[in-house]
Amino acid sequence: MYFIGIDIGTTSVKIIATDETGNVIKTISKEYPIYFPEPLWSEQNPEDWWKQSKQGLLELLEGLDKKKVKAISFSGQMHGLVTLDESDDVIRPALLWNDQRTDKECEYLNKEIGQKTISSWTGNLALTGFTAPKVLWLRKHEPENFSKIKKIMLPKDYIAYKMSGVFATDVSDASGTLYMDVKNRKWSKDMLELLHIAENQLPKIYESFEPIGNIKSDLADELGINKDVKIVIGGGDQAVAAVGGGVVESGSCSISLGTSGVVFTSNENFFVDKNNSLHSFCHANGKYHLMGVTLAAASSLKWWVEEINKTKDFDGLLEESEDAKIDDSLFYLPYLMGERTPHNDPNCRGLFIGMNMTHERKNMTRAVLEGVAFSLRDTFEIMKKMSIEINSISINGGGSKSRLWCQIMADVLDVKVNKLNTNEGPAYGASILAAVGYGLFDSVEEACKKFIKVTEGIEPDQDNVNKYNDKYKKFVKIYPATKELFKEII
Ligand SMILES: Nc1ncnc2c1ncn2[C@@H]1O[C@H](COP(=O)(O)OP(=O)(O)O)[C@@H](O)[C@H]1O
Ligand SMILES: O=C(CO)[C@@H](O)[C@H](O)COP(=O)(O)O
Repeated sequence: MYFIGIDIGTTSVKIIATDETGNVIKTISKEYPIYFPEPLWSEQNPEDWWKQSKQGLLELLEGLDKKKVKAISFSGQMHGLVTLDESDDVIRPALLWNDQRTDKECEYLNKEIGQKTISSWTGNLALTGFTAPKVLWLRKHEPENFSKIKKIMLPKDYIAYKMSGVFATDVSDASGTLYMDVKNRKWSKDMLELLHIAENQLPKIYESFEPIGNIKSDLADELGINKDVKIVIGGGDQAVAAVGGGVVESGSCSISLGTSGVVFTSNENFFVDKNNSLHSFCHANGKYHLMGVTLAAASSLKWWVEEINKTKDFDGLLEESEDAKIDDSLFYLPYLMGERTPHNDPNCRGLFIGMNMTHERKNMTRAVLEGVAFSLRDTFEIMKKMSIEINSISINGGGSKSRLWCQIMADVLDVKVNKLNTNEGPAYGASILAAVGYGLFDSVEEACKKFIKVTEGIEPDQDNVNKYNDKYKKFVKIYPATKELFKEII
């Protein structure tokens, strides 16, 4: 039996086939472009996701016994606004999770409607990345496009729709729209009214492990797979990556080093802290979770390697930086796209600070890795204050291919970091959800026990932990010292 997981990431679609024991049979990755039409805007074409997903599926299935495919499920970058017209055509490029154009809309929601009200309706506050402020932006700035909308969906839901013809979403991804009542796992009527959208413009909400139907018959023929292959809805990439990392028991924790960086912890029950400092969302296992997000994690490294150093040689630059010592005078702040947790500030920007004549490229590369780790520590500290006890974490995402970065994470957070049998947490998690939806397991927890294997546990180095504790104390002073300046210079 084969189970396929498709992850609609920000840089690429990753597709995995696993067998019924969790062994990865084959993986395929296919990139697509991202557009920044204005400095704070971030868009992609949903058609590109679909074109590359379909091509990726064809390549994945080449040489495999296609008749063994039983179910397909999804993971996707969250919050993106995908709009379809009455002919099911995409109206405009999707506004992505790291698009920061909705500052004013968030101010309206948090200040005029009020944080208390928004939080009581949805469990969260308005953040620029979330979907509801994007809907408001579209209504105000592109009324013609807004009036054409027949369906509003999230990135992975578009692919599930293309493959099944069923207009569906799941609780974990829908949590990030800010028009869902997270606690009660249903759309928020108050938010829909405020946004001027009707429930029939939105998909039906399923649990992430539920099948929504079978693959479309003509697509099954094109791919050469059986027509009774089940389409299981899947979830938002962070919840699904957590499933792929076995983070399904209460209090367990994972870190994602994808385009964004995330610290994620699983909860039995719905919980919001009094400041709404973390995202409070539904998990893909039927429960809940909390997470904090730094917007430019592995994308900081990508920017440093590809845009600044004009190379694709990630491994070369990372290897060189292994030589660089921990230097408590050189810092990088990863706010290339503004920042979510803990600052919720679309106006801050990336910084290198503290350079002197002795610094070389290797020191700057190391500073980038450390800066992202410190930014994730910001969320970790919030979790500690909430008395969430974290003894080990599993790590996923493209950045976790770097052993050095994993060690820096262990040292900065002073916690054991577990590497798993795959770096492709979200796609792997999606294949687990496919197996659960197919009926191979009774629960996501049972599937995780069977599928997930820890391949390496990276212990923190106490000497480095002490150095990083001191360095972090300086790191947290830099944002407040530069915050006001950014309002003037950008
Ligand atoms: N060899 C490598 N070592 C560390 N990081 C890498 C390496 N190759 C690519 N990356 C990082 O992986 C990131 C992509 O990770 P991925 O989890 O696929 O992101 P997404 O799901 O957001 O598309 C890139 O931004 C890049 O910085
Ligand atoms: O906005 C969030 C989560 O709230 C991001 O995590 C996106 O879901 C994109 O994820 P990656 O492409 O970095 O995996």
